[in-house]
Amino acid sequence: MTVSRETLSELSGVDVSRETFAQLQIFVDLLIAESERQNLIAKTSIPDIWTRHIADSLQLVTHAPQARSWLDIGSGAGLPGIPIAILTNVFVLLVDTRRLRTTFLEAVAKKLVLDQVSVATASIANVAARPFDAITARAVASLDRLLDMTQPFSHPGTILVFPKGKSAAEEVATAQRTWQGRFDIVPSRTDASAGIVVARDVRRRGK
Ligand SMILES: C[S@@+](CC[C@H](N)C(=O)[O-])C[C@H]1O[C@@H](n2cnc3c(N)ncnc32)[C@H](O)[C@@H]1O
Repeated sequence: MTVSRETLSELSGVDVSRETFAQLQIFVDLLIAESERQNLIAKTSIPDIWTRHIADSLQLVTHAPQARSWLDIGSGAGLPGIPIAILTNVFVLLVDTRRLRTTFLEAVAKKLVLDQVSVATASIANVAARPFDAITARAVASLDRLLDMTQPFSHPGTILVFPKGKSAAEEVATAQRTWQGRFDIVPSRTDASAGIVVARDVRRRGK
């Protein structure tokens, strides 16, 4: 179901301009069309695509509003990386191991003229290290594993923003056995029962 620009702004907590909304609409159309060809998002989530996928992605920007670069690990359908790129206009690197998915992401970036988006077909373990201001990953791995993956891409000010659903508190507790730093769990604006882990200054314990 389509939502208005005003509703999307309210749902996501960000100011969605007319131009951003138009770009997001094109992305939604491409995503729905591509979902006929490959398993990008759960078919059952399509009627709620604006809440479950678009607002869910946009809200992450409120946790790192100053970031000049984002890394999206396991971007899959471009979530949350493509909505973040459309909204912020800053450099976004989308990484996924699956060629079929990255081919779609490249086509989306081209169609929307997102010149500041790069796409890498690789496991994150094989991507050359470079620092990012913000790193995200949705539905990719446990928090503990994500923290390991993000180390080569972190600088002292990097903000990690991971939507974690209902398991957020448990995953933070497990990760804190190995990792130290500041871990906040912020309620998701699109799902009252879900938490977003926002982490800063993360280092392996003992380092
Ligand atoms: C469940 S999908 C989630 C996709 C998207 N983030 C979303 O929320 O719709 C997980 C994606 O992560 C990718 N992936 C898993 N491990 C990865 C790794 N080590 N490096 C890069 N991509 C990975 C998979 O290929 C898959 O596309």
